[in-house]
Amino acid sequence: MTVEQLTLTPVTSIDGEVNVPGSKSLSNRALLLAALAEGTTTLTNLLDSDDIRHMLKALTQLGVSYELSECKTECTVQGLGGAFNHAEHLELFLGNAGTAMRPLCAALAASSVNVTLTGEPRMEERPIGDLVDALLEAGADIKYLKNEGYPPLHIAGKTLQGGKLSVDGSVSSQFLTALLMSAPLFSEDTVISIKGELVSKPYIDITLDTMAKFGVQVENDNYQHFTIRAGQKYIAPSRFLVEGDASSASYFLAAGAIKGGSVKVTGIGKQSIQGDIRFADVLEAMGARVEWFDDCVVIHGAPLKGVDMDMNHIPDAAMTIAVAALFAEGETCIRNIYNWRVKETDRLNAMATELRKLGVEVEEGHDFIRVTPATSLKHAEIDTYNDHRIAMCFSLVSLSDTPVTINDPGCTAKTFPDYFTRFATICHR
Ligand SMILES: O=C(O)C1=C[C@@H](OP(=O)(O)O)[C@@H](O)[C@H](O)C1
Ligand SMILES: C=C(OP(=O)(O)O)C(=O)O
Repeated sequence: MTVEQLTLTPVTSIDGEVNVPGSKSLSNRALLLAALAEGTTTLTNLLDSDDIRHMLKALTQLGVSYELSECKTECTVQGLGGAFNHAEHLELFLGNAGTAMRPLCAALAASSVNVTLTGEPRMEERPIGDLVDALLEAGADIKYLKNEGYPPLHIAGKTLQGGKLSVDGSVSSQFLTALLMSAPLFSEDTVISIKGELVSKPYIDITLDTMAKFGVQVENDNYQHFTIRAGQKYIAPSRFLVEGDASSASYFLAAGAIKGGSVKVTGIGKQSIQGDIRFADVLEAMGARVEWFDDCVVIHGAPLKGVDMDMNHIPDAAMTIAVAALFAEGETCIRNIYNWRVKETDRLNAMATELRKLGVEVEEGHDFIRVTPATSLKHAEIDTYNDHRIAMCFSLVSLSDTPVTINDPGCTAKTFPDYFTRFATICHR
């Protein structure tokens, strides 16, 4: 049964411990590299969500064998030992999963396949042109089936040489991630140079770290030029533990900062490779107290004050700050977030629209959002635009004296299917 609306009544206190599910970014990267690797990889703490299901289904169609545990969080993948190889035409539906669409596009362009990549209607509005341009420069055969620069795409895969390539990094880091992960399939040394300012940079660290765990080294010259020497192959690491998702942790950390008590979030820790772990530093700058451990982060609530910060490095978790700002003294400005506009929805516009429904003053700039908290909030029905993060971050409104109604709460299935159940475990009413 689909629940159309969920009303969260006001929470009086927040306390407890939550474990976050596996990272989306790591799950889909590790699945793809395990498929291309020589040997068998067992992935543990894999995320079980729509984005990962799309990757798994595509790998099945491409002839990759794997065994998924009953709870779907452990997966043993038999690597192909190189590129995909599948003669018949395939249509791969990738939902709205950027971490499946972009990396698969590049890996398939360098494989022996004949595929069409499709997705949900929103995927047809999410740009991929900068990645396709870089692949065309490498000699790939890719055609747009509807609008130039956007999926759906047809790919007639073939051996690509590599050599000197360039990619625009100013719209999405996933284009560079996709090129980096497919470069070991190219026949020559590859040097990828970045045009424009590289956005969402910490996601490149996740990519390089995951590639290194699968035995491939990349020379990183100040995030401007990346060299991948030919002859390197992905080698299965036998076991790959997926860290808990740092973006998913942001909602619980923010709840603790706003209303704690204290909240302990397990599954992430001070060594985490995910850039969104730095979200906790923003909460600290707002006044919360954060304790870092190897296997968890503990946050203690305190009176919060607004901040004015560039949050390009934490684009997903920054949405949580836009709602946490309602509980701070003074205004909060989140800057350099233009690419919010090309994600699950136009997030800059959607966040401004939904925050205003609460009676809050919001300025929506071309690449920033400024939130001025109100003395009291209005009960509103929050539209979620099929965007999991809008549903999750607006749950924090229930930490005020006002209830909040979330439309289509099931959209959290993209990365966190049981979000509302886990959120309820730290809420006391
Ligand atoms: O590489 C990744 O795993 C991701 C990169 C980011 O996208 P952009 O690089 O498009 O900002 C982020 O928003 C997305 O949720 C996951
Ligand atoms: C932008 C996101 O997803 P995607 O991986 O589809 O880009 C997100 O999860 O916030």
